[in-house]
Amino acid sequence: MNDARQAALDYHAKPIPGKLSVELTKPTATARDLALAYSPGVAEPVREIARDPENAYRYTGKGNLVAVISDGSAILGLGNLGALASKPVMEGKGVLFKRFAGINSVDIEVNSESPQAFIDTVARIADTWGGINLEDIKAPECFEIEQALIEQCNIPVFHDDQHGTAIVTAAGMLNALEIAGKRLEEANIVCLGAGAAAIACMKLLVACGARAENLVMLDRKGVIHTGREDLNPYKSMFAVDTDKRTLDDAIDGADVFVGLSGPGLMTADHIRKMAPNPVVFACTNPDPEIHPDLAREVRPDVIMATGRSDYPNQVNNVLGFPFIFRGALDVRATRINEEMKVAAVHALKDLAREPVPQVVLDAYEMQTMSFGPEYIIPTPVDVRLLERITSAVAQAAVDSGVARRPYPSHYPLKSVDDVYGI
Ligand SMILES: O=C([O-])CC(=O)C(=O)O
Ligand SMILES: [Mg+2]
Repeated sequence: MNDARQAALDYHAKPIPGKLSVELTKPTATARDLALAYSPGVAEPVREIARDPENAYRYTGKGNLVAVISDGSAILGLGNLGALASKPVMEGKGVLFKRFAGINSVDIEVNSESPQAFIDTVARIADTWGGINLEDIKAPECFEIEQALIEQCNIPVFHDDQHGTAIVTAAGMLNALEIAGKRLEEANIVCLGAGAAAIACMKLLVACGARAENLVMLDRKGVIHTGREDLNPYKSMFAVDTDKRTLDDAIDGADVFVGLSGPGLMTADHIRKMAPNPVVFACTNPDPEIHPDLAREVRPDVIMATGRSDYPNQVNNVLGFPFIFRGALDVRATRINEEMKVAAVHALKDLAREPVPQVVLDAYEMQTMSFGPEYIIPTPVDVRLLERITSAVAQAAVDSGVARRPYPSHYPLKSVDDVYGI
């Protein structure tokens, strides 16, 4: 077994299996403590919540608790490996929620035989959480699942692989194109992949100014064009009238490649055919469409991003979901709407242009990092993400009328220790 693989397995196995644990927030030392925490004291908050469900925010952890829920049908770029196998990823999302945004989470892996069964399961347990993060659910089922749950639940329901990825991609893309001296409105874009993340990313890029007619999307069968009769409605939105059929055809002269598909699907020949200063976001996890070392070797002028932590320009939804939920929870938003997503895009994009703090340089063992081809987007360890994105999202929720609480008086958040405002 190679070293990286063994190291990853050891990390998960030792000294305690898994990556998350539960901690107590109150003393439980004495008989009196226990009488308050459990019988008979616990009956009091029970009665209060039965009287008014809003009291759950006051007397339980609901307001800072997100369920990370998957059916395991599209785990990273690995495919449908089942509910249980998705657990390391869902625990991992919990780690990121806590580490970067001070949010408690529990992972729930659902063995569901149909989208409806999944919807019913989640809808039945929704009330007890502050928000629901849907994760690694395959397309097209994920679209129907998310929509149904948004309608049925009064708390934010957010399919991270769609919107988290789209927000981070859009922020990184706007910066990358500016560095490349190009405009989104004029860029020829090739999107390899037509799953949840790909469709959401392209929708958001179009909303940010990309032209649908300049955009070619490919699924496993090739270019999505108007002559195809095997397209679901989500793919059909991106069908173009073209003679191009393969990635080789589509990539010729393209300014931008976004990969949300599978490992190694972009070759040296593909990237060689792209326009000058190409922007390549090879975002499939864990292994990108093209290795960054190969991409740079073939195209020294490339602006390259991947989803990985071990290369520059990590375009990964970790830059989005912890902070978006933080902002949404803190104003008790009923949903995460377009205004909140766009606010997150701008906060993230703008932060990349500011000087990088020393702690970030230290964490990445770098002498310098500054806005440019090797730094198009902030790194996940940058504590300013917590301040900027949460503030922007909370403000957008208030302004767009989905907040049930005013803009938090304890904002801006300077660290995860501040999240309770006490
Ligand atoms: O887990 C990650 O690194 C990003 C993600 O959501 C995915 O690839 O499905
Ligand atoms: Mg995912």
